[in-house]
Amino acid sequence: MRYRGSQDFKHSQSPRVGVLVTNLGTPDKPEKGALRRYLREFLSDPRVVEVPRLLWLMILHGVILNIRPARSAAAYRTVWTDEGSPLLTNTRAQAEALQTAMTRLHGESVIVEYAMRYGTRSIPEQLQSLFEMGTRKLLVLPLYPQYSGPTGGSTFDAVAADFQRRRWLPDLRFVAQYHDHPAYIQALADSIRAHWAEHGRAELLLMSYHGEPQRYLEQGDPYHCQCHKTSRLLAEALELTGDEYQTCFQSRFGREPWLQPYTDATLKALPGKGIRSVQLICPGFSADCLETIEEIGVENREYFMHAGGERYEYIPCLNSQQGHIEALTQIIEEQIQGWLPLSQDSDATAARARNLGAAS
Ligand SMILES: C=CC1=C(C)c2cc3[nH]c(cc4nc(cc5[nH]c(cc1n2)c(C)c5CCC(=O)O)C(CCC(=O)O)=C4C)c(C)c3C=C
Ligand SMILES: [Fe+2]
Ligand SMILES: [Fe+2]
Repeated sequence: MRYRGSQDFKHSQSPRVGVLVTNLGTPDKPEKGALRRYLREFLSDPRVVEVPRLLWLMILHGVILNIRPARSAAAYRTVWTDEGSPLLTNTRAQAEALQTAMTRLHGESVIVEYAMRYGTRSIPEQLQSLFEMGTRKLLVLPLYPQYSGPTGGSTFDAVAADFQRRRWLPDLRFVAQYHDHPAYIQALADSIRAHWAEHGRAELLLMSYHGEPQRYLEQGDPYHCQCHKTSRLLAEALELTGDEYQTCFQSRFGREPWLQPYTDATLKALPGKGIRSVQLICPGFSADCLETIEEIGVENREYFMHAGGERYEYIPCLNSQQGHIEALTQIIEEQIQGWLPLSQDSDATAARARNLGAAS
């Protein structure tokens, strides 16, 4: 084991609370080579694909990395903007808005950075930067409302792997999930109500979440249950009856069964059941990305319209909307409250505590 030495914390910096918000990661360019690098790192993570290692590496390198990069690159090109991949630009905007909120509340005491689990802007790189800016107390907030092994679990692994190389660890808090946090549910409900105020209501509100293999649920992953709880709480906040909303799962990858019902199959079947107008929201994605903009915004719209649907509206992710930033600020505040105000010099505090003890 090689531990890093004195560059862990800058002793000269005044101590701060560091907040690291993270998301999945995205390719650097919508091109085959960049997709290959990104998918190789992502799909090699044993938290993401739980298949015996040797077998999986053969499939990954023999088949998937030869076929998927070109196909995925073409899909990414349809959502790419002048600033880059939407997942990256949306996450950056969230981090900037959160920094503004933290500065308003705590001055210079709290710094916010953002990192990606895979690809550019890695977790170790941003942790290093937070430590160099004086972080002694660290809050990690993966921007996945529902916990799953492939997302929150994998993010924790990356933080832990970085810590294994450090001598001096900060105090650490990790938000594994906020799927039922009242402020998050309210932000989602407000966004839907705002959409209704402008466009009116459809017959059905479809809540679509990223899927994962059914097997993970059977082995104890709480993701499926947390998605359903988010849906139920959101429906309650909107006063929807059971037939006015439905939960479904998108973005299936590979051949084994994933969480069901599948979003695409659901949309193909709805017109046949007499439902011709739907609104979709993705309460498991904090930021719009390929999987929402292209898969929900374009691909699934076509399935629904071809099956006889008449009206299809995608309600965007909360991204850096004010209500979302307020909800995330509240989640952060609940975690860091006991850490503030920070003492400028913890040795001095300890000495003061000793003196107080001696005086009494
Ligand atoms: C291979 C298995 C996959 C699992 C398990 C998985 C879980 C999972 N993913 C998200 C969130 C996102 N996934 C995104 C893209 C994406 N996901 C997979 C595969 C699995 N995801 C692939 C192969 C891809 C790449 C895109 C493609 O080639 O089609 C994204 C978007 C990234 C972007 O750059 O826009 C997000 C976000 C969650 C929440 C989740 C857990 C249940
Ligand atoms: Fe995914
Ligand atoms: Fe997809």
